[in-house]
Amino acid sequence: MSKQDDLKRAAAEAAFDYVREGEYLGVGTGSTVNHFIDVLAERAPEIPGCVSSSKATTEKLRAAGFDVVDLNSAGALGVYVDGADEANAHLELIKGGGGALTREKIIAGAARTFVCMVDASKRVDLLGRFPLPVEVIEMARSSVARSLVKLGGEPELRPGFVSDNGHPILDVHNLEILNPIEMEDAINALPGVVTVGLFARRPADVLIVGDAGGVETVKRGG
Ligand SMILES: O=C[C@H](O)[C@H](O)[C@H](O)COP(=O)(O)O
Repeated sequence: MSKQDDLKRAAAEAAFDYVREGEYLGVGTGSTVNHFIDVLAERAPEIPGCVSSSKATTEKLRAAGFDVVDLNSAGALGVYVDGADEANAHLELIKGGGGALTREKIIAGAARTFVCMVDASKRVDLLGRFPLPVEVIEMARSSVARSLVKLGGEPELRPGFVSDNGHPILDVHNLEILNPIEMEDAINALPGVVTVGLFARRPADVLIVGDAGGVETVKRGG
């Protein structure tokens, strides 16, 4: 395992403390989540099942022996555990590097507690160094891209990629995100945008950071 993988694994182990037995668990997508699923498989909590944010996660959860149910049948969701591409001090996030942003935002919005795991390299003062993913309806790809240029970004179509929902993604480079809530609202308002990977209206509640010196847990407003 690489050093970064060790930090992700450490964050994933700490995130396990938030799993509540007897409750459905929301599970995100990505390499950090894959470590978290390994931890789940090892510790085998008594949960009725999981709500998954992607086909890849569903496959891995099922292979580990967990039931995966639709969000509609899970009822009110307690905890959602996921990774992120960037996190600021307000626990606002950029997500979607793996293309799962839409289902991730839906599940995060439905959950009581959103636990986000990152390694220390992902903590930033200002969001936006990581290209901001925007999932769009195919026919709106060019018009949305022109609007994103007007907002100051440089959108680039993610080559050869289609989301689990069947849509392309624009990765927006060099966007100055001084006010994440305003930026999220502005991009969401563009016709044809399915989801923007800014999680400012629904930030994390808990950020678990794997660092060389150990694991730090930051709580929103705490
Ligand atoms: O679409 C993917 C998700 O938003 C991931 O949570 C994000 O890209 C972080 O992934 P990783 O844990 O692989 O760095």
